Amino acid sequence: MLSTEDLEITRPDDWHLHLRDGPGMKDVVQLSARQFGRAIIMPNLKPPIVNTKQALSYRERILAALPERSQFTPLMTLYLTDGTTPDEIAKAKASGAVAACKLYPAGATTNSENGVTDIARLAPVLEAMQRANLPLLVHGEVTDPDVDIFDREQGFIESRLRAIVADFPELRVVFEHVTTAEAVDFVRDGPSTLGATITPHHLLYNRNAILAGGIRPHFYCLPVLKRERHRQALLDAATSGHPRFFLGTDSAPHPVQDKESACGCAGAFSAHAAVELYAKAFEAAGALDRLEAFASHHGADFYGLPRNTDKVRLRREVWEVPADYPFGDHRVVPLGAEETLAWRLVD
Ligand SMILES: NC(=O)N[C@@H](CC(=O)O)C(=O)O
Ligand SMILES: [Zn+2]
Ligand SMILES: [Zn+2]
Repeated sequence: MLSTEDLEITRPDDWHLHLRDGPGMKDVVQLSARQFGRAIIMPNLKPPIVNTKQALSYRERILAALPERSQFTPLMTLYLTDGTTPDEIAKAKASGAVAACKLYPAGATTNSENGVTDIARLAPVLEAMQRANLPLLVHGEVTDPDVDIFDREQGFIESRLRAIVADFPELRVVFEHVTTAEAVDFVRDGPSTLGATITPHHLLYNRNAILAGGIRPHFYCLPVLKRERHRQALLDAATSGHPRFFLGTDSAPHPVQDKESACGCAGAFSAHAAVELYAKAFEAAGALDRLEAFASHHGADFYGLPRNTDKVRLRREVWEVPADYPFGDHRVVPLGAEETLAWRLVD
């Protein structure tokens, strides 16, 4: 029964997701598969997914880890390195299973050590991607140790991204997990080939969540949470109805002991309640009626894929997010652990 308090939307997709590999994958993929029709699967494994052969075998492992009868479709990506060739791009395209390639500036984030050291030298690869109509997904932060951690995204726009977008006018580019007002403006003012994903944590929290009243490592991710004015700009963009902003959770599970450490790693896990978390952000902005377009239409349209045809239902029901979830031999602490949510996905 559809109660008046229910919210039914076209099944959403997650355009930025980390599933990892090995025993933990089964635990996290089922949480995403409950909610999403498709997801762009990030390639930053150890070692990274750098060619089509690896992408196809990773895809098989994901499919094997899915619950029976799941319709969830993983859309695979390649991790660009200094050694990626135009030939590998052509192979990826021909496979039909690779939906995009990911640019990690070397050293910018978790498992990015094998990333690109000199973007200028990537030109032949970007040309091949443009020819093949394969989107470029970008972790947009500079890695220069002299640049303040809070300014690294803004620095990347001016020193790198503006030129990439200008030099490859037919290459679709997704500025992943945007975190600043400057990134929002850049995308909004940019061409139709430029899109952006926005995470639930950057919509719900500012940097106080990490640092005020004690250090909270589960809110530490990259790009790091910014000031409140940036959160407001992201919320405005997500709820504006602008078609080039879309859902990408960046759900990035790490074992609890790797986060609660003297050198804790970056990544926030949100697959346990992604749609509910976005609903919370949209409701707080008085824009629940805009959730469906952001979560279920804009990403598919940008990628040139059909929108999902089935629906998911959210019920107004207060529930408490568990303190942790199983993650292979470990536990993972979810975003908003032990806080309450007002919306719950109905199975
Ligand atoms: N976002 C993060 O803080 N971490 C991601 C990598 C990434 O998306 O940058 C991860 O793989 O853990
Ligand atoms: Zn990233
Ligand atoms: Zn990510």
